[in-house]
Amino acid sequence: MASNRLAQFREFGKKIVAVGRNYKAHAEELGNKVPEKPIIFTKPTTSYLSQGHPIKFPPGCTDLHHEVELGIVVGKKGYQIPEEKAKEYIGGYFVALDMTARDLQLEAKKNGHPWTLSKGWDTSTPAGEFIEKDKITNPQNLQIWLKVNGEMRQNGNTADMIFSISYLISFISKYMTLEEGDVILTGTPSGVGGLKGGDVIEAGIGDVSKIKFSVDSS
Ligand SMILES: CC(=O)CC(=O)C(=O)O
Ligand SMILES: [Mg+2]
Repeated sequence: MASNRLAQFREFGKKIVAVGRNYKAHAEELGNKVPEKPIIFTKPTTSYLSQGHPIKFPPGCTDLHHEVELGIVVGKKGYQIPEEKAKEYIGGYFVALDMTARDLQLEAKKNGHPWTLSKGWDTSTPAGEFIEKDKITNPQNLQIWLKVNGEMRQNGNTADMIFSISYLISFISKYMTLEEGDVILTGTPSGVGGLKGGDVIEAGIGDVSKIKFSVDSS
């Protein structure tokens, strides 16, 4: 993938595939069981937000949560990719927020309904710049952190993922073709929490890439 601009993966991106509860401490902090196989959901590409634009509360939400995640950008098309070949399909990385309307999600969970609206409204996937694959030697040993108004809220390491990036690529592609520009959000570490209008979120992967977004106060 030649360009390092966010626009590149938005343009090519066919889908955003996200993983839930991929860190034990996060599953436990919300009182959920640690999964035995990956929990997969999708988000629309209209949910992408680039820096300089505010995150909006979706209608009916009063409990908006931050979730910082390592995003994988798929570099080439593949179906039923063996785990040992999965790394060849990584095109690059980015810092992502899987913004979640926790109250809407809890209501959906209670009723056995999908999470789509609680995870997929416009502005629910703030994303940083594309990071070339070669800039990261070991994606399974990266600090992943998030601050709100300067206070550290999430501070994890991708070494603590329950399902590795290679396993996830192989697992997801058993069911659906992955295409160049698709992205995989690999789940959030513990420390998720509520936000209010005017809050400023900073997040990053070690010192490799950093993002900054504000929450709409109108
Ligand atoms: C409970 C969740 O919202 C799951 C999720 O998105 C995660 O990253 O974990
Ligand atoms: Mg998430």
